[in-house]
Amino acid sequence: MRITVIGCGYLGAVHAACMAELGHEVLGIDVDQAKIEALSAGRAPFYEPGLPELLASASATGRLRFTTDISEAAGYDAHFVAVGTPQKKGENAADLTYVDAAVTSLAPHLQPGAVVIGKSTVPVGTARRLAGIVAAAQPDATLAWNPEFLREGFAVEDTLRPDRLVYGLPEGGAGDRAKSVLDEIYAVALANETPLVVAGYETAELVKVSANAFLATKISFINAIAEVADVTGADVTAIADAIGYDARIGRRFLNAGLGFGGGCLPKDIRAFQARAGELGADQALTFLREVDAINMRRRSRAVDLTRELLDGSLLGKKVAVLGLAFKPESDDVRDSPSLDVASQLRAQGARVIAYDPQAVPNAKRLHPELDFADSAEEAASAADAVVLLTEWKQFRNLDPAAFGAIVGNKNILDGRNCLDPEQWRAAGWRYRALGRP
Ligand SMILES: NC(=O)c1ccc[n+]([C@@H]2O[C@H](COP(=O)([O-])OP(=O)(O)OC[C@H]3O[C@@H](n4cnc5c(N)ncnc54)[C@H](O)[C@@H]3O)[C@@H](O)[C@H]2O)c1
Ligand SMILES: O=c1ccn([C@@H]2O[C@H](COP(=O)(O)OP(=O)(O)O[C@H]3O[C@H](CO)[C@@H](O)[C@H](O)[C@H]3O)[C@@H](O)[C@H]2O)c(=O)[nH]1
Repeated sequence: MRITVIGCGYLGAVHAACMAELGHEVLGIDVDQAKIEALSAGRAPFYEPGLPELLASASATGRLRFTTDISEAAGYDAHFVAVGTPQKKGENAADLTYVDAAVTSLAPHLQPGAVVIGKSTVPVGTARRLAGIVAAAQPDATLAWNPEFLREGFAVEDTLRPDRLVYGLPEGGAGDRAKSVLDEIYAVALANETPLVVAGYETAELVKVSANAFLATKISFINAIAEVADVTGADVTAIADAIGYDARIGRRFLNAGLGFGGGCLPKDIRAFQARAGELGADQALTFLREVDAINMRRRSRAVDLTRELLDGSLLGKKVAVLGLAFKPESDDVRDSPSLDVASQLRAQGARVIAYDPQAVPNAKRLHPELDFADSAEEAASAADAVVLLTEWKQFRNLDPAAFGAIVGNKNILDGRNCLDPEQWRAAGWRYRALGRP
């Protein structure tokens, strides 16, 4: 199949490389010249495990090419739309400018029989509206909605071996034709018995935002329990383990700590609420406001705990921040709880020295006022407190005795409940965590 992928960011670049890996002929298109130059040279424009290897193997086969020129999309059979849908400035709603621009610029180049496949996360109702733009430009083209569930850090694995596929299709023969194109694209996953849900546009759009709303709710649920654990001396990690043994609940996404961030969960739960409101279902999702509020309270709690560790004042204290990315195995700092806490600590008078294995360049662009180190040891040198905010493996594996010899004072905040409190206390550290004594 000849495929274009429009938008080569965290989602699109991985999707394009994986489609080429599956044997398709792929053209990646983006308006960002620097990104296209990097990808054309076989360089991943961001950190994602496995992506550099896929780009190298795709360039060897010649099946993957990149361009900034949308007119090169002419003659391709299927076009994935993977551009950003960020939160609008000062509002909860999603900004659809990029999706609209991508589909509008693609429309004149559609050949008869082409299928436009939406991957971006959009408010329900968007697909039906975009289908109108596609039909007006090329009556024999079809629009399908095929939401994506990849996780950053596992994006290649999730794309090559998805846990389910969802097709949102129009009614009638056009839907049948789009389904056979999608089936051909995903032939390998389907042969491996990946569950497939075929539905209408609105259902497919809602599957995506419902999944993210559920995940966000699960995290905020355990973080709410952590707040109660904090005032009772209970241990939220033991609570999560115990309730997680119940197969109806499950242990995954019950890691209490600094809460969720990134380019997806925060903006998606806000956009979902905004869209429900526009549709007259205002009451349905008011609980998501609480999910968001619980999540944001984790950040101020982390700042307060750091101040407590420093005997009530952050002023002039040297604080080593370990972790800036919104999660490990990613360089993404969009709505990163860790970067937010680092910046709040500085705003409240601490001398912050931050380190992250991958995210320093992105963090520096957003917060040039912070000081950055080249290693955890450099950040922690003579520090009054260490705050661990993103649970990279190298931080989880720190040796409390060796690390204790570097710092000024052995104070540590475990913002992700990822260290062994007993081991750190035994090495002489004052250990604090969110939701754990
Ligand atoms: N990042 C993820 O893990 C993930 C997973 C599933 C779904 N999504 C959804 O996928 C979409 C993209 O997310 P992302 O994280 O990849 O965003 P991103 O910002 O990393 O990438 C978006 C890309 O689209 C490009 N772009 C913007 N307008 C364009 C246009 N008119 N033509 C061509 N390219 C254009 C941008 O230059 C950028 O490179 C969002 O809707 C997001 O919610 C993301
Ligand atoms: O138990 C947990 C699990 C996650 N997190 C945090 O939640 C955020 C999101 O994590 P994760 O969902 O793993 O990362 P994303 O790459 O943002 O992936 C989510 O968002 C994507 C974009 O929509 C979807 O495709 C994925 O299915 C969905 O998991 C991160 O800040 C994590 O630190 C927790 O605090 N506790």
